[in-house]
Amino acid sequence: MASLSFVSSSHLTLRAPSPNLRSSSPRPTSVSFSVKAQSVALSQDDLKKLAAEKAVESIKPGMVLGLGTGSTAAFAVDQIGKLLSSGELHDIVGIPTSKRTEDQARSLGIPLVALDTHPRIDLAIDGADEVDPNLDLVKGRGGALLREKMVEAVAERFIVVADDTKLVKGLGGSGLAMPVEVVQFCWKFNLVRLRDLFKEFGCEAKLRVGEGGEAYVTDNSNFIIDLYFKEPLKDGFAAGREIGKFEGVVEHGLFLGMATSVIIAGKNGVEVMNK
Ligand SMILES: O=C(CO)[C@H](O)[C@H](O)COP(=O)(O)O
Repeated sequence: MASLSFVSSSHLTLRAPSPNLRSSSPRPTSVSFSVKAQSVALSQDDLKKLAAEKAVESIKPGMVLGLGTGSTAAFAVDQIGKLLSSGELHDIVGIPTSKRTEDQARSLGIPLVALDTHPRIDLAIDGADEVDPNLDLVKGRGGALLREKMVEAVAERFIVVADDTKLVKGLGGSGLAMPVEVVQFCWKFNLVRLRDLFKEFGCEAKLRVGEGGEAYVTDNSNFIIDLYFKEPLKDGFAAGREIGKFEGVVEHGLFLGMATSVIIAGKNGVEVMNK
C-alpha cells in the first residue's frame, strides 16, 4: 500500500535528466507534483486513478481520443464520461482499443468513431505493463496490444498512465509476460521460433490460456504467445524487428518510441515524464 501525503498547495520540482546511457535520444525530462499535507494511505487503484485523471486534464473540446484498455485506462475513460455528463467536456469522440473499452465508453455515453473515418487522433491515453527510463513500454498483458498499437501509433500525443510498480530498468525486466499476437494457424510453430529467438535471455514462451484452460482469443480472433525473460532485453528495437519477421506474427507488445508523456503515480506523488 503506497502512502502519499498531501499539502494544501502543490509545488513543482523539475528533476535534471540523468545521462542517457543507451541511445543518442535525449533523456525524458520529468516534472513531479509532490504534494504533502497529511499522510493518506493510497491503494494501487488510488494511484492508477490519480495518474489517469491527471492525463484527462490534457483533453480539450473537439479532440479525437484514443481510449486505452486495462484497469488504469478504465479510470481515464470513467473520468471522461464524468466530465462529459457534467458538461465540463464536450465535442469529443473516442476510438476504443478493445471491445471492453468500447462497452465501457458506450455505457458512459462517450461518442465512438473508428480509425477508418477518423485516422487523425489528437490524444491517446492508455496504461502500460512496463515503462523503462526512455519511456519505452511493454504493453498487451490485457490482450489488446494490436488495436492499442494501431491507435497509439497514429496519435499526435500518447500519454501513458501507470502506478510506480510499472517502472523497470529495462524492458522484459519485470519477469512478467511480453505478449506477441499470432494467427491461430500453426501457433506452436511460432511459439518455438519465438522461444529460440530469445534463448540467450532464458526465454520461456507460453500460449496464453483463459480461465477454463482454453486458448485465449483476442478481439481480432488471434492467439497470444507470452514471452518471459530472465533478464531485460538489451535492444528492444532489434527484438521487435526480429519478432516482426516471423510469418504469422501479427503484433508484439514492445511499444518503442511511441509515448510522448508518461504519468506515474507513486509514494512521491504524481510525476509527469515528457519525451
Ligand atoms: O496493454 C494493456 C492491455 O492490452 C494495458 O494497458 C496494460 O496491460 C496495463 O493494464 P493495467 O492498467 O490494468 O495494469
